[in-house]
Amino acid sequence: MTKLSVNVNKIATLRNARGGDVPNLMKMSKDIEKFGAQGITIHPRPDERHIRYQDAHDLKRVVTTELNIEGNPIKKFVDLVLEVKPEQVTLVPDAIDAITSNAGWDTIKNKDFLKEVITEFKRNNIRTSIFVDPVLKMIEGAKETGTDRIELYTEEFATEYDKGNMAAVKSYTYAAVLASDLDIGINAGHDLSLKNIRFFKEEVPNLLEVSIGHALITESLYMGIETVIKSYLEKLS
Ligand SMILES: CC(=O)[C@@H](O)[C@H](O)COP(=O)(O)O
Ligand SMILES: NCC(=O)COP(=O)(O)O
Repeated sequence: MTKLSVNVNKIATLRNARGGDVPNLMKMSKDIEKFGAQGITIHPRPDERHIRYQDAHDLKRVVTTELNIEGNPIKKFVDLVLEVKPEQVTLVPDAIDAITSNAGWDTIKNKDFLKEVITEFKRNNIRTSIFVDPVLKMIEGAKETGTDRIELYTEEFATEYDKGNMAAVKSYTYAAVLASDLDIGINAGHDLSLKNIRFFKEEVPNLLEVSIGHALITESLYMGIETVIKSYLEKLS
C-alpha cells in the first residue's frame, strides 16, 4: 500500500491571505486525517509565506498519523525539526526565493553535508528522506548519505504525462528498482494529481508514500464547489 500524506501548504496560503484563522489549519488537518489520509506534510519556507514555524509545533500536537516536514536544511530549519520531532523530515535543496521546489539534490556533491544532517536527525529518531531526481547515480549517492528514504521529484513526470508522453515514467521505474535494491525506501511528490497518480503508482514499484498538495486542494475546490453553491442558493431562496 502507498500512503497518502496531504500537503497543507495551500490551506495556510488561504489562511494567511486574510491574516486571521480561516480556514483553521489545525481543524482542516485533523479532518484530512479523519477522511483517511495517512499523513500531513508541510514545507515551511524561510519567509513563512504559507506554513509558519509555529504551525509545525501546533501540528505536532494534533496530528495522529505522521507529520512530514520538508525543507532546505538551513540552521533555522534544522533547529525547528529537532524541536518538533516529526515522524519524517524531507530535505529539499530549494533556493530561498524559489516559488516552489524545482530540483533534487546532487547527492554526490553534497554527500558530506547530507550525511552530517541525516545522522543528526536519525540520532533523534526522525526518519529521513531526501528529494532527488530519478537519476541512477543520484540514487547511488543517496545510499552513501545514510538516508532512510528518497522522495522522487515528480514534476517532470507530471508535465510529460499531460503531454501524453507515458514513457517519461520509465526513469522513475528504474530509479525505484535501484533504490529498492539498495534498501532505500521510496516516496514521491510534486504535481501528482488525480489524473496521473494511478499510472505512476502502477509503474513505480515499492512506492511507500506520496505527498500531494497543490492538485489535491485544487481538485477539492472543484469537487466541492457545486455543493457549496447549492447550499447558498438554498439559503437565499
Ligand atoms: C518538496 C516539494 O515537492 C514541494 O512540492 C513542496 O512541498 C511544495 O511547496 P510549495 O507549496 O511551497 O510549492
Ligand atoms: N513533496 C511534495 C509535496 O508535498 C506536494 O507537492 P505538490 O503536490 O504541492 O506539488
